[in-house]
Amino acid sequence: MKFTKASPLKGEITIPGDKSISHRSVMFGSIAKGTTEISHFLQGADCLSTISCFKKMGIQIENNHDTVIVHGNGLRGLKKPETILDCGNSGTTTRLISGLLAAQDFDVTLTGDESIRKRPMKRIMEPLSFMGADIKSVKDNGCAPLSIIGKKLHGIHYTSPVASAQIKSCILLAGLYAEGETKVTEPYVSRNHSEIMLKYFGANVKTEGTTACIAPVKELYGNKIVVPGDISSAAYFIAAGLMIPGSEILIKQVGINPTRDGIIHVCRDMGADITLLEVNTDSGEPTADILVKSGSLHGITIGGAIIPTLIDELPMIAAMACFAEGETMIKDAAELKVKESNRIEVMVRNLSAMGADVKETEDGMIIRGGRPLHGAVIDSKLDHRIAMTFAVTGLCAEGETEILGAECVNISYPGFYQDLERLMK
Ligand SMILES: O=C(O)C1=C[C@@H](OP(=O)(O)O)[C@@H](O)[C@H](O)C1
Ligand SMILES: C=C(OP(=O)(O)O)C(=O)O
Repeated sequence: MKFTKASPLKGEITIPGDKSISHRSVMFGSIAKGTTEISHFLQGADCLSTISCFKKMGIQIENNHDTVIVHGNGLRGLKKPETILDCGNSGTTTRLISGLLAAQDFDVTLTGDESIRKRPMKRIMEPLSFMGADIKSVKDNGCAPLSIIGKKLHGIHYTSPVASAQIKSCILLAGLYAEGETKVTEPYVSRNHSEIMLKYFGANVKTEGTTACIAPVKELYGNKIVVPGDISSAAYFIAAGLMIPGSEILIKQVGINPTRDGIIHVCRDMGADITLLEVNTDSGEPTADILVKSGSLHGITIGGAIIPTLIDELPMIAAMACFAEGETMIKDAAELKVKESNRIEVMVRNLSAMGADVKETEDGMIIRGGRPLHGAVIDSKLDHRIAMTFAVTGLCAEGETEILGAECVNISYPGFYQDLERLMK
């Protein structure tokens, strides 16, 4: 797919549902009693992988596109799947489901695509083993395929070396079935969608600072869920609105949970004109319409506690920094190396190919903004965040940018290119 310099982007856009919340609504709905009706469900390939795994474990799920209805079977209602569970490209599916499976009364093997089979799983295997789980990497390389034999688990207090909602959620889900209390402490607070939704379904979950705590209950109870727009997907339109001169975009009903809203803080610190309208805090997951107007930006340092709140947006933020005056430093972001691709290496290589002044560091990158970018051939490495980042960057560069593997945006944002094109008219 090819991109050239765009005229101002104008108009309104509604972003597809949040990926993290969509996954959890199917998972928790499946182990709850009763029906969970999910509206604005993300029909991305990752969330469809989650649906397919739970269908294989005997859960009846009706997918009517915008609405998904999960007929939960209760905490002990999952059945042994007849085949291997395929988590596709989804780290969230693989890691969260492992926590659940560790405590069932059957054994199972799960795997995923080439990218998933390279992503680190020791980070969940270790704490689950401390709880009494039997979980092994089939090839003994710390990656999927994973073989899990369900066991009786006991609670632990785990101190995680990384702030990761996937690690935290995996342990909390195992803790839902374990004897006693299970606690996870992280260096910084990661996204808290599991805690919010589990509590909403009747789980005994508490949080204090960077510690989340769960104690077993008899059952969870399904409930209605309205999934907010995904701020990680909105990020591409926030950036396009800021980077393309003369643009003004209203992004409707985006989730602005404080554990996810780092991009708004960073853009404002860079001098961006961003207004939150129609802020709604009625449910546990607050939403707002985000109004973005183009303008000049300046470089900043991004690191520490804000990193987990914008981890998936960092590729787009790095590209945006090329259009800001002065230096932007991204640090404490080594987690970027273990996503769908090594996002530090892939960003530095591709931004450099477009003429940017960018240097890789051990835990991030340093970008000196202000150099005009030119088009280039971009290998997305089949990483959806990389493809979307360079589609937007291509709209701000001289000449033509070609994205290889552009169709991978289907993982988290089917219809992304059509939505972008609509705002260009
Ligand atoms: O829990 C989740 O839904 C997610 C957590 C994050 O991963 P980590 O927990 O590995 O940081 C994020 O990058 C991913 O896109 C979704
Ligand atoms: C890292 C991501 O997802 P996951 O870990 O679920 O594959 C992402 O969507 O950017």
